[in-house]
Order: sequence, then C-alpha cells, then structure tokens
Amino acid sequence: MASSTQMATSGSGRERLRASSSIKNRYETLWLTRFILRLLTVFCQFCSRLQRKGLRSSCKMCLRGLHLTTFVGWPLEKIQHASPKKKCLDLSTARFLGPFENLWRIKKFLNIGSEKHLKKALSIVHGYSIKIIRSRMLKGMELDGREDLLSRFASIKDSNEDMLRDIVTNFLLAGRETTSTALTWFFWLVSTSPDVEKKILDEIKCVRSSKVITTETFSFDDLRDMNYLHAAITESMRLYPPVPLDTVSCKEDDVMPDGTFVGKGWFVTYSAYVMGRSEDIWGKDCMEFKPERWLDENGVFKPESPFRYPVFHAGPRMCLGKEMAYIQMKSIAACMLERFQIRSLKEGTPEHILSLALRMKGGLPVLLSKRED
Ligand code: HEM
Repeated sequence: MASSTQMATSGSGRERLRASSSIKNRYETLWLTRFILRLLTVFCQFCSRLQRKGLRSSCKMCLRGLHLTTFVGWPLEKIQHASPKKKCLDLSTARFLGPFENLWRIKKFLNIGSEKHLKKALSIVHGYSIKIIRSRMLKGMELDGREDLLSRFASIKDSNEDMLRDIVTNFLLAGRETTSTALTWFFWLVSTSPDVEKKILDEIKCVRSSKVITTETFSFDDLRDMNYLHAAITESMRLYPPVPLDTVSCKEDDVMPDGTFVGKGWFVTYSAYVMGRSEDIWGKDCMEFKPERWLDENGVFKPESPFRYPVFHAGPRMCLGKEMAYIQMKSIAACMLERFQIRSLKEGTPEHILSLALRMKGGLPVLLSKRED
C-alpha cells in the first residue's frame, strides 16, 4: 500500500487527500465541535429565557460577555416583534444553528415553532412581492419602451408568477438589508470620527461648487467624483461587512488551491468580518477606521482585490448589485451629511446581531441637528 508521501509524488492531489484518514478524523472532530456548540446555544437560549423571567441570575458566560445567543442568532421570542423581513432572515439563519441539522425539516413538516413563524412571515413578504409583479403586469411589462430587470425575467420562456415572486423577494432581501446595515455602521463610525466627517463635507462642498447643481440630490457623475466618501463607505464595510459570513455548498468532491479537501455536500464558510480585521491583509492598523488607506497619492479611490476584500463576494457569483449599492449609499450619505450633523446616542461600541446581515443591536439612535450653512 502506498504511503501518503509516495502518493504525494505520484497520485493526484484529490486522491492523495481523500486517502488521508487524518483529514477525515479532523472533520469528524469538527462535526462534533459543531454539534456541541449548537447544543450549548440551546442551553444559552434557555438560560437567557429564564433570566428574562427573573427565574435565574446572570451565569458566568453572560458575565464574561460570551452569550452564545449573541453570536449565533436570536432566541425566538425576540424575533416575534421583528418585521416580517427580519423574521425571515433570522429564522432562516437559525436553521443552520440548531443542535440537530435536520430538525427544522420536521418542524416545517409539522408547522410548529420557528418554522411556523417563518411560514407566516414569508407569506407576508411573498404577498408584497406578488403585489409588485401584478401592478407591473397591469401597467404592461415594458416601461416607457425600456425594459427593466423584472420584464427581462418575465420574458423568459416558462417563467411563472412563483418564479418571479422568488426573484423579486431575492432582490428585496439581497438589496435592502445589506445597504441599510452598511449605512447604520457607516453613520455610527462617521459620527464618532469628526475628522472623517469634515473631509466628507469638504468633498461634498467641493463637488457642489465645481458644478452647477440645481437639485438637492446628486447626479451619478457628482457621486462618482466623491472619492473620499467612496473610501469611507468601503472602509466602514471592511470593519462591519453587511454579509459577515458567507457559506457555499460543495457540488462535487474538490480540493482547494491550498490542498484542503472539500467533500460533496460539505458547507464551506468564509468570514468577511474576520478577513476585514486581519493584520496579515490590512497591516497593524487593521482595527482603525481609516478611509485614507483606499486612496492613492492623488486622492483617487484605489480598489482592492475582491479576494482580499470579499464584502461583495468574489468570482463568478459576485454581488450583482454592487455598483447600485454604492450609488444608493453614497447618495443617501451625501444628502444626509450635507444637511444634518449626526450624533450617535449609543454609548461605547454597539453590539452586533449576527443574522444573514450584520445588524446593530437595538439600531442606531441619533441626534440630528440641521447644519446652519
Ligand atoms: C452594501 C450592499 C451589498 C452587499 C455588501 C452585498 C453583498 C453580497 C454578497 C456577499 C453576495 C454573495 C452571496 C452569495 O452568493 O453567497 C451578494 C449576491 C447578490 N447580490 Fe448583493 N450586496 C449588496 C447589495 C445588493 C443590491 C443593492 C442588490 C440589488 C438590488 C444586490 C443583489 C445581489 C444579487 C442578485 C446577488 C446574487 C448574485 C449571484 O448569485 O450570482 N446586492 N451580494
């Protein structure tokens, strides 16, 4: 039988690694760790429920700020008051976090617990999407002779209302939660960094004075000229990526470029949050909010490889709405900061809620003061 060293020189990488029983053992250990973590999460949720009812005082884990519920999702009762869209996001994330992998399927079949809430919330979101499709159908799918994205999907042979509904829902979820989350963290960071705020305002003034802008909003060209604002938003998403973890499922057995074997059906997760705070990628000042790191010597925005900055994912399945997201976020940020001074009323660094998007716990209460000039 060939030893693993012999195989390393003779066999293909895939055969070599598949034959390695140590890798299998490692993944069995990982599976066990994941199972224990999921089980602990359930205990943590149970413990915090008892605390809320006054039946238990804080446990050692709470005192050390190690609530597993904070890291891996919300307990159900917190979700009950959330909007249908947030419920959908949180409850679908929770499917991956329960102690038993397929428990959610049973709950779905029996229509109980979190799956019952998910079904209800989803029917509201679906109803909203169907309203959009039907109102567009009534107007005719062509908009003033120009086709929009929905018309294009509708013109696909075999398209039906359910398919269009899922596409609209997908765009609503992909495009709304991400930009709103990104802006929440951006406004918090800017409100705590007066020097960055001043530079953004100077840039807005400069763009206003260099052109005759008659509207209160900014055109595509005006926004394109705002390099510092672009850098500040990009830097804010480095520290607080709206999609902090992204998971893909492996279709066939494969080997990563570094030689790691990935089996069919396995999940692979990367963390844009961890990568964004990695000293190896961003240097010693990786924890600082420094928009300047994105500017060249002429003050022009210099992009980074998406494989180092995977906030919008990388490769063929990269975010389709990236450019649109930047336009929306820059436009809102420029209009808001030009008119108002925003002061955060949050004390200290806000806590996260990890759902599909990296939301700020409790939102961002602010004090808005109209700017004099
Ligand atoms: C700051 C804002 C945004 C961020 C950080 C973001 C991030 C991402 C990420 C990480 C993915 C990859 C998900 C995956 O496949 O695993 C993705 C995919 C996608 N995003 Fe965004 N996104 C943003 C805004 C938007 C907007 C505004 C739209 C459109 C309205 C949009 C539409 C999409 C679509 C359609 C995909 C699926 C692409 C595909 O699978 O080929 N996104 N986005």
